Amino acid sequence: MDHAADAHRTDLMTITRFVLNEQSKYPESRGDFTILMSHIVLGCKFVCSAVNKAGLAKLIGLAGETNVQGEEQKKLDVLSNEVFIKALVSSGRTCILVSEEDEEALFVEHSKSGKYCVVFDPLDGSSNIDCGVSIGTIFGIYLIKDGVEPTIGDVLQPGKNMVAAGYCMYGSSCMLVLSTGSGVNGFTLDPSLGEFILTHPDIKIPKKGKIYSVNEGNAKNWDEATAKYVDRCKFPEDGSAAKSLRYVGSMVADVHRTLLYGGIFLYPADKKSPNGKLRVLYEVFPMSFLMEQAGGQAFTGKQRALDFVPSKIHERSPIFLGSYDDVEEIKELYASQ
Ligand SMILES: O=P(O)(O)OC[C@H]1O[C@](O)(COP(=O)(O)O)[C@@H](O)[C@@H]1O
Ligand SMILES: [Mg+2]
Ligand SMILES: [Mg+2]
Repeated sequence: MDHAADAHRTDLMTITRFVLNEQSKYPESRGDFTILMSHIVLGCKFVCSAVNKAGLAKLIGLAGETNVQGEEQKKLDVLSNEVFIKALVSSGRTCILVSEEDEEALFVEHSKSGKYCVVFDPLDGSSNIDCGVSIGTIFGIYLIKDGVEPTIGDVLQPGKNMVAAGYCMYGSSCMLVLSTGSGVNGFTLDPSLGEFILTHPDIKIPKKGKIYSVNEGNAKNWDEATAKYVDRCKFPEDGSAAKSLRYVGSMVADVHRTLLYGGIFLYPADKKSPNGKLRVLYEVFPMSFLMEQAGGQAFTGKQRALDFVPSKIHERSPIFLGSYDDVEEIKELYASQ
């Protein structure tokens, strides 16, 4: 790092400064959310560092491989889960944690308990780990009522009740995208500083996009509305240009591209999976929250995604999210079905 050339950068908007600025808008705030976020950020940096070394796992003894001493190492998704659980519990600001990796919700012991519930997918897109393709962490945050013992009902709430949501993408750069309910902001990790810097302020998704993103391998099992919509993407009835297909197979990467470039991401129901594949609490809700905050829409095939009320922590739902006009079109198809 050229310290002289970089000296002027000390006034950059780091994520810590950003969250502190947000906090200053609420004079009654005691900084609990800021502390919670700093622990989430630490977890993201830790997982980013492990992901960056994943290809070297065999040589240096990292996640999912047997190291040179012949010891079994933890898989990256198991490791990421432990990283976030430790970071969240040690923040002293959480009371319930729901992770994709754990069957049951974790109730934080009283001495370390706080008022936030965090639902998270510690490593999303895990099938892409071994080929070095973008993966991520997704999180959503609920707040319990003051002075009331937390119960599982505090997380079985519609996504619109989240106080914040975000994801961190471990891609060609490491990006953390966050909404606290007043817009969406993107921060890129500067590896030499070890800080997330605000690089994408106030992200707005284009009103209409040129890309659709779906696993077309499931097409034979789709319902009529999804099949018709995807057909229209390829052969638009109004004579406009066909949309391009992009599908990474990591929700974080597919949603990130959709957010920045516009278009639509679909994981519909099909005959084999009547509720789709993606999990409501820690995949569908956080991404739907971000989409709406960026000016887009998110729809389950039946209703606004953020109005859905989950009845169990690992519940699944079909999801269609992205640019306002593109989602509007599929809503119309479902309404006429
Ligand atoms: O392989 P498919 O069926 O297209 O599913 C892809 C979807 O599955 C997921 O990988 C599920 O996430 P996990 O890796 O956290 O289980 C999403 O990231 C992605 O959108
Ligand atoms: Mg996932
Ligand atoms: Mg996962």
